[in-house]
Amino acid sequence: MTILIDQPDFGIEAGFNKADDVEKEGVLNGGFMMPHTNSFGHTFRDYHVESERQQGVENFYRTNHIKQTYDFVKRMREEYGNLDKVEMSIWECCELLNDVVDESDPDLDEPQIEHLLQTAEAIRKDYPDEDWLHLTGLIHDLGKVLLHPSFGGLPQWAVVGDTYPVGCAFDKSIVHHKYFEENPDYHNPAYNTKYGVYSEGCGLNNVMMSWGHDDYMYLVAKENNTTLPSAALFIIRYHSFYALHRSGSYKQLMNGEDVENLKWLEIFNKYDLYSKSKVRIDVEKVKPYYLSLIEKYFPAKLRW
Ligand SMILES: O[C@H]1[C@H](O)[C@@H](O)[C@H](O)[C@@H](O)[C@H]1O
Ligand SMILES: [Fe+2]
Ligand SMILES: [Fe+2]
Repeated sequence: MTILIDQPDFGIEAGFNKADDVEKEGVLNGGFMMPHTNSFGHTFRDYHVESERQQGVENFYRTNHIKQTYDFVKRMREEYGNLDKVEMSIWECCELLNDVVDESDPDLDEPQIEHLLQTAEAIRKDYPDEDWLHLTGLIHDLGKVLLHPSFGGLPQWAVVGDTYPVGCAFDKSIVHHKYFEENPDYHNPAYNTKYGVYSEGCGLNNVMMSWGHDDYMYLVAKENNTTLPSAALFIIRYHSFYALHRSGSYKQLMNGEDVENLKWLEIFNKYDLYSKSKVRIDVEKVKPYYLSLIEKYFPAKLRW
């Protein structure tokens, strides 16, 4: 499915610096205020700032980069692809997520449901007619439920953080790249070249991504026959793939459909990242709207 869109010109990366458009709180983009700093007073996604929280984030990436191997991802896809762990609705999963903490995120320490609603509501304000994109905002991080004890309580390094392909060379643009040197695949000639086990233009659908909440939630949505458009599934599946959507690495693996879908992911990412704040959403107030979207695009109960 091809969706034609007008690409809004997003300030920060587009080198936007017109003095009268830059408010002291941030960069105004359409109706959406992109703040300069996160709620800890640092710039967003600064992985090198000195802080206690950052030390934890770096430790997280060290373990993640050492343990995410091609074989590991294959095993996880087999184990979780069966969707035989739990039966529950989308909203029940949103509520379960409140029990989990994401240790990889330098910008957020609010309960996860706040992040889901902040993302969805920020999109809703700027794209009132794209209800599928509001729902995508709400569900994009639900795969973090893999951390929950009822799913076997997977460790953080196997659930959260940025994602990247395995089976080919780890790109330098990946956060804390140096820790890949201790990953066995780094030294394996089958997996450490530009294309590795893939070929030019093979399509991201044929690429194995490091295992985590993106790929898992993509599987859950697809296997439970969601009627969301393919752009929504693409956003869910690759929203943590910053090496692609922020740095432009790995483009050689994309096909034509990926190129189209990437436009929506680039839009989505601004809301996912810059809506992280201390401003709480009134859950009870917006709940009926999101329940109606869930009913439109998903069955009442899903297999997880
Ligand atoms: O720490 C964050 C967090 O885990 C997000 O959910 C993920 O999508 C981002 O890529 C990652 O940087
Ligand atoms: Fe995420
Ligand atoms: Fe998110």
